[in-house]
Amino acid sequence: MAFETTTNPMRGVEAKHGSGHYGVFEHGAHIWSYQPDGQAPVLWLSAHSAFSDDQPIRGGVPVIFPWFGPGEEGDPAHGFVRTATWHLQDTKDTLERDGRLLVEYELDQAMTGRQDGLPHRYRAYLRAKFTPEYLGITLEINNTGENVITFENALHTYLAVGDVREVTVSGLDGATYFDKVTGETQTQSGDITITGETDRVYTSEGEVVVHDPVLGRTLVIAKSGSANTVVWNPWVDKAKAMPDFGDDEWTGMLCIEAANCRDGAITLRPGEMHQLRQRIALA
Ligand SMILES: O=P(O)(O)OC[C@H]1O[C@@H](O)[C@H](O)[C@@H](O)[C@@H]1O
Repeated sequence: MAFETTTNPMRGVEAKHGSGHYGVFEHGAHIWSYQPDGQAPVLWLSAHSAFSDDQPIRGGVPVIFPWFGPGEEGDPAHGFVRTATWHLQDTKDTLERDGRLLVEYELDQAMTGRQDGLPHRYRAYLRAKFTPEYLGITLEINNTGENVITFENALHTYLAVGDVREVTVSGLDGATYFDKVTGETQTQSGDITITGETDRVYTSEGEVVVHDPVLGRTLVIAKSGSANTVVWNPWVDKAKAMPDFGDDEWTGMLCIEAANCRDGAITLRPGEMHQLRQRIALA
């Protein structure tokens, strides 16, 4: 079966492959569904997410650029591209043959207008490669202007987990991290377990493995072009404080984000390009 262009709840590209499902919205070039054939959904999507042009989607893979968090300019949090309407550049559909679908979106300053937080020309390109074995995501930023630009970015991936309190995350042992909850810099010792609000920016370029005993699966999160891995779960109080996040939904998700933020911000001279990639695979 070929992919479809859909409009409900937002315009985008959607496909079924066996019992699997793939989906991207043009709003934010937002990958919101990756479910390989025969598997449970790999990406988490809040049942309380707004599907509105002026709000980000809660779940899936928000594209964060050109700043991470509040940024120097304040609003909007995590940059302006996750609520921008991207342009569908291309698709390559080999679903019938091998269960694969490639979807490419682009965005540039002509589409978003001159923004205070990034008053220079840029082109952003997002490629989602859906396969039965993995989801591959590439975010490419080109400096198409005449000024040096410095930015932060991230693929803010929300993973679906059986119960976050039972999950262990390996691959970050020995890495230093900035703990956004306490404001302290720490060094990770051993695997990560989630026992409270967790909001950490690790300095790490390596692969992370999420062991999920409740769903009985292991997810391998590989990446390149990324100096930081962000691990985020809001836990009880923060979940309650977010209108687009169900009070009890925090147990079913964990963000493992491929990022370049804080000291890891990227600087591009005119004509230069940066590629951030993340691959989420079932082990
Ligand atoms: O609510 P938002 O803007 O989508 O952000 C969610 C979270 O995103 C994480 O990446 C940040 O580290 C957290 O501090 C933040 O709370």
